[in-house]
Amino acid sequence: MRIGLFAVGRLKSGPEKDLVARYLDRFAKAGSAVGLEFTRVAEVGESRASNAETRKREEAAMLLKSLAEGSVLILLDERGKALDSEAFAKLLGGYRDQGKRELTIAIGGADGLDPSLYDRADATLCLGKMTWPHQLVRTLIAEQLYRAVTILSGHPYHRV
Ligand SMILES: C[S@@+](CC[C@H](N)C(=O)[O-])C[C@H]1O[C@@H](n2cnc3c(N)ncnc32)[C@H](O)[C@@H]1O
Repeated sequence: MRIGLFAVGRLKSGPEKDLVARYLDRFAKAGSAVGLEFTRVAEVGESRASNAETRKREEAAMLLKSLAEGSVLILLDERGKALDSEAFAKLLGGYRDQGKRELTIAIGGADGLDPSLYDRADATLCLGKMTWPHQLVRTLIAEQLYRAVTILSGHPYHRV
């Protein structure tokens, strides 16, 4: 199963970008053993529309345009469901075992994600109840994707 990230907001050079690259690189190397492949980060700049509703609608349209047909869609939102790392790995492994070919994980911009996306989404997950900036969210989810691969492959990176 191919996994990609969709993110509103550009990630400038710096520690967050380095960390995202480090974990996605590890994911790419370890993923093939468990049938998971990382595709890309589809990054779009924030809409410049003057009102938040319009900005979110425009950003949602870009997400839907970049979404492969039939892709599983997971939204990241602080109001979403909290999973521990094993449950997240199980969720990914479950989609893979159902024969899903594509999975996209979406991160919103400063205004969050458009309400219309929640009906299309297969799951809405949180990374804790606190609100994180999109740069850190990318880092956190990249690490959790790598951790999920190590859990699915039985690699000792993940210890509880
Ligand atoms: C700065 S936050 C936007 C907050 C916005 N006020 C809202 O209501 O969603 C940018 C994006 O980071 C992600 N995000 C921030 N905190 C998160 C958390 N605790 N769990 C999951 N995703 C989070 C979400 O995708 C969010 O759209």
